[in-house]
Amino acid sequence: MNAETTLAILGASGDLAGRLLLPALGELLMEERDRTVHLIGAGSTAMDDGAWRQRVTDTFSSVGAEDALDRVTLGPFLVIDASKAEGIRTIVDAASEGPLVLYFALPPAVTASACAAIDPSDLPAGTMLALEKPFGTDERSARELNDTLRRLVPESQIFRVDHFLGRSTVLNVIGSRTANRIFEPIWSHRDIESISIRYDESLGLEGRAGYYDGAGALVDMIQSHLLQVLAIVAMEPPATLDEIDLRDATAAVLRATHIWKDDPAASSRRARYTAGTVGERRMPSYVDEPGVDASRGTETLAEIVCEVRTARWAGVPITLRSGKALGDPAREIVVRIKPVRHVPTGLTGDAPGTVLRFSLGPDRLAVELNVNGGADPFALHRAVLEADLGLGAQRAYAEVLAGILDTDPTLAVRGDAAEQCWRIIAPVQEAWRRGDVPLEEYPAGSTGPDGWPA
Ligand SMILES: O=C1O[C@H](COP(=O)(O)O)[C@@H](O)[C@H](O)[C@H]1O
Repeated sequence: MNAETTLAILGASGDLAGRLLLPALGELLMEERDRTVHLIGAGSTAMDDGAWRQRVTDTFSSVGAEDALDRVTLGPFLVIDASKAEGIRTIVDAASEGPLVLYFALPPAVTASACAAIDPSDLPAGTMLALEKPFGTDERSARELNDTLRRLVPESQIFRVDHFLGRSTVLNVIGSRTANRIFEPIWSHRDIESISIRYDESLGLEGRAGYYDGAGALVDMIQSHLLQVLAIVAMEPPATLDEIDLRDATAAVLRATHIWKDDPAASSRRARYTAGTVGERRMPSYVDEPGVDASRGTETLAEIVCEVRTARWAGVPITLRSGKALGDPAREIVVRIKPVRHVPTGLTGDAPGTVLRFSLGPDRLAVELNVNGGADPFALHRAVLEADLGLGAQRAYAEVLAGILDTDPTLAVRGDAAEQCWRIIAPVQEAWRRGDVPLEEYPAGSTGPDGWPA
């Protein structure tokens, strides 16, 4: 664990800092009682020190982390212009001894111009840069952003934050698939029929039109989080879980990932929600949400099918799907194993393939398999073995934040991987732009458009 780190949050008065980052810091400090942090807020509009203190206190209280406040040395809230080199200088001057983290909790375009404005000689040795997704807007801009960042600090000090990499269930895939002799030898096209990674949400836009309407489900969830999950599920088992081995393995599998049959029109679907009811909640049509520009045709549900073109995986469809305002939302990684080739004559009933279901909230692992017994002792039935894995989604951010404060980028997205994720989805974006894939509709609260399997 690093000695007292200065965590400077740019955009400290914004939504991301209040909703995710500060609560995650509170949770982390509650769990790791030896850890202390010097916290600096920065933003473009003034906040007096009392209001800044109150914001930190309130967010810590909201996650039951009041006791952690005494491990935060609260620095000032600095009013800066992040697009000028002086902005960062002001922060550096206010930082204490010890490592400095500049956490850009800002819209991506603002982060990119803030990073471009930094004079590298202003950064103390060891400075870490943490950025929120999306990293660029396409492969080229991601490469440019990476060049900008690497001009400032080495790759090992750049943290492209993806909180899905801190989710306990995503990390649990590594142990489940590599540390069990029943799964490790079958983890390939020989035994696995298909994989599906799905993250459906009942939440709608929640006032985020400014960002989401320009992103849509494909970029917001698939380009970023779900491709990272795919990389963990499909990577070659690394020799170690250190930052080099793990990130080499995930980057290699992303390099081999392509849209199924190179046919984005047949291998992708998109849709957006119309008015409906999710649980008790009445939701307007996506296009009637405040701030939405209907002419953009933004999708709120996206699905793509990929293939990892390696000896291990070629021929296995891997479906990634995510959407908003869905009823009965499934959030899971489903690995379908092929059925056995022959069941002894005398056993009755179907013997579908075994299914592993890693559920991403609540965090559970379920193995669905065939057993026989009951009134007819030779009748096959489905049985489910379940295990609770859970620490929950909020802990995911804390896990990623711990890595940043400890200068350990293992759970951060490496620059080349971020570029690959844009490369993978580019053919789908082009096909959608050309109008090759219709934008379907589904009522909020349903499980998606008619004809899409639930
Ligand atoms: O990054 C994002 O993730 C959330 C889903 O993750 P969760 O851990 O909050 O469930 C998604 O709602 C949001 O649109 C996306 O930007």
